[in-house]
Amino acid sequence: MASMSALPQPSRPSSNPPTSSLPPIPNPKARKSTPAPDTPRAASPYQLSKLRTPSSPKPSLARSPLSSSNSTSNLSAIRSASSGRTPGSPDKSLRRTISIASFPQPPKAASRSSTASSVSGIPGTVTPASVKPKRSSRLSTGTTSSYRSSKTPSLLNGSADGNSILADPRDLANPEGSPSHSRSSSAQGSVSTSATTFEDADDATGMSKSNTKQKEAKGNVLVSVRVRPDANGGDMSRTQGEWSVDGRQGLISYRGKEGGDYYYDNVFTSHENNAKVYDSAAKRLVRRVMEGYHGTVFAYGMTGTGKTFSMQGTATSPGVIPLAITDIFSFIRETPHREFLLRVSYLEIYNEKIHDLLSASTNGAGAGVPQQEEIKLREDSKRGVYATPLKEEIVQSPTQLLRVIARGDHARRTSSTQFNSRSSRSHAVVQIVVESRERVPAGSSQDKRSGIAPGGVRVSTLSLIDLAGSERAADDKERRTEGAHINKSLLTLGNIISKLSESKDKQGNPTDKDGRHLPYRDSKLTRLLQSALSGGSLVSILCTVQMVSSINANSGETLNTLKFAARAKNSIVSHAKKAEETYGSGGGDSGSRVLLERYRMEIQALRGQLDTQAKAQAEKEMKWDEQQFEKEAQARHEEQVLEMQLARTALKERIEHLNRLILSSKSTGVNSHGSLSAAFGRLSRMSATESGTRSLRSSASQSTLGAAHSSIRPISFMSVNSNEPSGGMLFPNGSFCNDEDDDLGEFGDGKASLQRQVTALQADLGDKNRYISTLERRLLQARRSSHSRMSMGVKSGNATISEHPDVMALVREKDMEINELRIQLDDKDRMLAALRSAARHRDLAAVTNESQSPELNPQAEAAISGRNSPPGTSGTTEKAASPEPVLLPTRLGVKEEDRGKNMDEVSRMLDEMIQGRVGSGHFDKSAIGNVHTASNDSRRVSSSAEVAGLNPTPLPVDVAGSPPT
Ligand SMILES: Nc1ncnc2c1ncn2[C@@H]1O[C@H](COP(=O)(O)OP(=O)(O)OP(=O)(O)O)[C@@H](O)[C@H]1O
Repeated sequence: MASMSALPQPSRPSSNPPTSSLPPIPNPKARKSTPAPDTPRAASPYQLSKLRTPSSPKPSLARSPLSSSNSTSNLSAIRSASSGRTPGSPDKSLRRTISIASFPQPPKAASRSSTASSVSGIPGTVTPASVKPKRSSRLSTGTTSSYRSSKTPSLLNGSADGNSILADPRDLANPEGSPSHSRSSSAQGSVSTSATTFEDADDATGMSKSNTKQKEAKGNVLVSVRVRPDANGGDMSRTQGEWSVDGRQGLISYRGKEGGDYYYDNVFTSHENNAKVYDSAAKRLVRRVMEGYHGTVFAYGMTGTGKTFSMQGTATSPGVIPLAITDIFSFIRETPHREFLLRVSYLEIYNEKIHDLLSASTNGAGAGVPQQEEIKLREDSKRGVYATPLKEEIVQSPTQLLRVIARGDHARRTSSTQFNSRSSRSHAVVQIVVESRERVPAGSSQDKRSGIAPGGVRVSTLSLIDLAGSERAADDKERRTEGAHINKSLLTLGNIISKLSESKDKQGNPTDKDGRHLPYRDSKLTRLLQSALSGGSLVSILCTVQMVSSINANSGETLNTLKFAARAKNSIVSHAKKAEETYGSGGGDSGSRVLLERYRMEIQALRGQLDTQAKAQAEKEMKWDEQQFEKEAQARHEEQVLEMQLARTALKERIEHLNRLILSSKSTGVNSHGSLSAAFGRLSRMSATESGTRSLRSSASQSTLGAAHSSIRPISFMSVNSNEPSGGMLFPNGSFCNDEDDDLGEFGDGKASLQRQVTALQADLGDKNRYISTLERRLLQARRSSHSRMSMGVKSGNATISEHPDVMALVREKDMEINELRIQLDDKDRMLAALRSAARHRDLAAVTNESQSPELNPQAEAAISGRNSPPGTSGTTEKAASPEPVLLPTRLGVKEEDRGKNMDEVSRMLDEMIQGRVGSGHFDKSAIGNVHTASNDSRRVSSSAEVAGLNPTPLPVDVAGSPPT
């Protein structure tokens, strides 16, 4: 059996369809070959058939559809074809130079032509007078003749029961059986085809109802016999020795030993070309497959009789496979309401082993060497028997599909045998899986994004099988081994077919006469064909024979083939049903087989993944934003807390400092001259007048200030009413004494006044400490609430941004409060410094007076002694008894003026401090008695700066502004 060398071999496998014509294939013979037998080639009928017969018309380029092609490869192919080609036996070199593009493509426009007109021109079947047709034949309309056997109804010839398989409405709509798109045949057999071509005599004429029951009984197997041209180019449609062929009646008669008449659905004479064979034997089946039925076409016959020629054809006369491919895609184009997915696999059974021809690697010599991995056969309730693992390629165009098949064919094993120089040594199975589903209608309300159609996916399979030829024992050992396997599998096939009609078990399954099930497992071939043979699919069997004279020993083989065909026709009862639509979600292999559905689910899954990723990304970005915001807030908080801590530390140090001051004041005592009272009187006055200007302070701050004011207020009130300093008395140490202070009881008492003020300051400091703690707590609360608000904001989307200003405002408010506190602290510091300074001046003055002339100043002495004496004792009594101011001794007159100045200066400084003139600076320690402001010092330093000019021994100030302990 010749290989599919007619199909061009792609230079390199490609899954993408070519956009232009392919270059000619240099040598398609690069296959695994076995040594040619010594038999002279001329002895082969194949070789003989290469001779051009006088009647064979020369290829006409002008009339050939190929001539309209711009493809240079086509032209070269035609040139090659025109050089000594025998139509009946195409030249191998011609096959090599034909590109895939030269295969017929579906017509783009409707072109009615006289389909298979060449067939009609074939001389009519000569029926020997002695042989009577056993049935009435019907001629189809037009020039396309096709005979059907009323005894062998079939869906494929349109004669099957309409209940089991519905006829295509288009067929019914076109009873002429000659649609607008039809195949045209040229003289040399090049054709164009279209899926709309129908040459169904039964559709055209309508089957007689009397045949319906027979159709039901016989099912859907279509059996055709093709007679190969004589090796000498003789006309085999006529009587040839003991043989006679009647193509019109589908009759082959043999008048030799075991002779008889054999009727078939189709009998193709040697003049009928591949297009005719395809149209009559396979076209309808292919359409049925596209509609959802499983279909199997296989060629059976002795080696060299034209199985491969019929299945694969040549470049100028494409066979069943390329024509089926063309029709498949035409059907897809003509069925826009459905979407299709095609995938193809190609295997061979060689020496009872299955090989994947599409997975075959190519060795350096270019010969295809199938992979050694053995393919196993498995069975599935829905899918039937199938080979696995098998490579399936998804194809999107006829050219791509042809390329894939050509690639597999390249890897198929062929050898030269006695009868065929390129005999196929294996059974080759091309499987095209067709998936289809309803397309989503435009404007449909369903999910356009996923494209989910309401219906499920329909899966059907078209199996195109080129069997290896049966042969007699060969001389070569390898050929003998191959032949043994081939013959065994074909024998098993024959046995099964012959047993199919014999008996059935209770379930109706065919059994042999002993009740055993049919031996499908006896060979890989029958196992693979099990579904088809047992009626699971539509079947079309093409048997090829060669009529020879009785002298030729092949008569027996031809007879065997005819008997096989006849048995098959009578035995195989198909009950093929349209494949159910699958939804893919169902488990199991059948579900996973539905690629369309699987892809849809994959697309959905991928979309889901994309959505998830997008969400995750968005969340990530939001988290990142949140983290950034939190970081910023954290940084701000840390800053604030740090400032708070610093402020608190400073305050604590102040408190400690004040405490020490109070202790020292207590230990040293306070004089009764009221100098500090006067100073505080001034301070209080200023505070009272200034209070209105401190509007910037917060209410909380005001409250604490209020406490300070209230503690100071009595003093200031008294001071205002005392009209000092006119009524006051200056002490030699620069302090002054107001008489009215003494008159006013304990308020007039310097010690008591000082103690009150210190107590008030302490209370104020305590308040401020508490207030700072409160502020800290509030800050912490604000921080927590801002965090929670932020997290809530993350959940609620844009709310975060809108709430953010509140937090910022709160933080700003707290900042302001802290600043206010600092200002207050500064004020207190200054006041304390002034107090301390005044106290020291007073003490100093007292000590000086005591050391110089205590006797000259009895009042002073009394004052000093009174300071240490309990209230109501002599000091107070004496002072109260002395209405006039105490006159200082003359020798002290010079210093009195200075002391007065000092006191004035103290008062002035206190006033300035209170008025805030030194609010932003600090006192220069070096300028004793003068106040300088340092513009660039920090507030903290200034707040802790000592009133150095008022302090004879100023305390050093550290960076943090805290005085040394
Ligand atoms: N109908 C036909 N018209 C013209 N040539 C034919 C026809 N049938 C077969 N041939 C030629 O006969 C030769 C053998 O044909 P083919 O290889 O198809 O036989 P086969 O049955 O496949 O043999 P095998 O089983 O050994 O592979 C080929 O050269 C082919 O071109």
